[in-house]
Amino acid sequence: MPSVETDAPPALAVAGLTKRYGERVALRGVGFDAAPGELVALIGPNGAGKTTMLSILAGIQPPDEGTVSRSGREIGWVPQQPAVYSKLSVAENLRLFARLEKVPQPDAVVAAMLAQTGLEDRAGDEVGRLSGGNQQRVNIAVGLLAAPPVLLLDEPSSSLDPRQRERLWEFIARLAAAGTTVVYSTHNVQEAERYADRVLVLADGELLFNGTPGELEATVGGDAAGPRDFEAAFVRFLHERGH
Ligand SMILES: Nc1ncnc2c1ncn2[C@@H]1O[C@H](COP(=O)(O)OP(=O)(O)OP(=O)(O)O)[C@@H](O)[C@H]1O
Repeated sequence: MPSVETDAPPALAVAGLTKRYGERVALRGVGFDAAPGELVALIGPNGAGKTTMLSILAGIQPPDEGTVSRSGREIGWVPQQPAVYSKLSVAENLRLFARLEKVPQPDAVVAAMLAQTGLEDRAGDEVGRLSGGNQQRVNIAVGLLAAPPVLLLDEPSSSLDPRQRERLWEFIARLAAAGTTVVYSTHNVQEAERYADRVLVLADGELLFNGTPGELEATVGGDAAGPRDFEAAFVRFLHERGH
């Protein structure tokens, strides 16, 4: 993993986020900072509050309490359910979203995005006919149109096969290495171990851990059977904290 400049001002500063849906508390005072170029994985059981948190960071819904501050103007958002039009081509989708987002010089930006996501030779293809991996690239390209300093992705790899997953993470790691802060949720904790500078563990709306994957493993230690793998450490961590 590339090292991250931790004394730079945060690209994203989140404090005291609380969200309720009626009686249900989905987030309980969650706070963390993310540095420029940092890759942050959000992991936790079903219903932990991951999507709720990402959608608040994206500005899709407001929190009941707490603040989200960011250094840049825009924030890129790649939701779990793609918002692209399956009957339009890749380039048509990108041009449409570029106009909607009032991106200056949309044609140049669309061309750059096609190159960056490796979709140049699929530009004229209907999105609905692309593979899951390529459709996910189109989603990400839409999220990146405004060149946001922070990109949020909700379970970006969940529908991809192992090879497409690998390509997706290589692409995201390159973005982060070039300075984009990336915050993503995943149920694949090995992926978080491999592709995160830092992991946030959410359970039942509470932030239980904020640190490196190695630090998470160290909090539960090994046992008589030898060192644990990261997934076992994660499960043990949740269990020790009553989840
Ligand atoms: N629109 C909503 N109305 C009512 N309750 C909601 C709403 N959205 C989420 N919740 C509840 O808030 C809690 C957090 O949900 P959220 O989808 O954020 O969790 P998650 O960690 O993303 O889950 P998963 O891993 O299953 O996707 C859950 O108890 C969920 O049922």
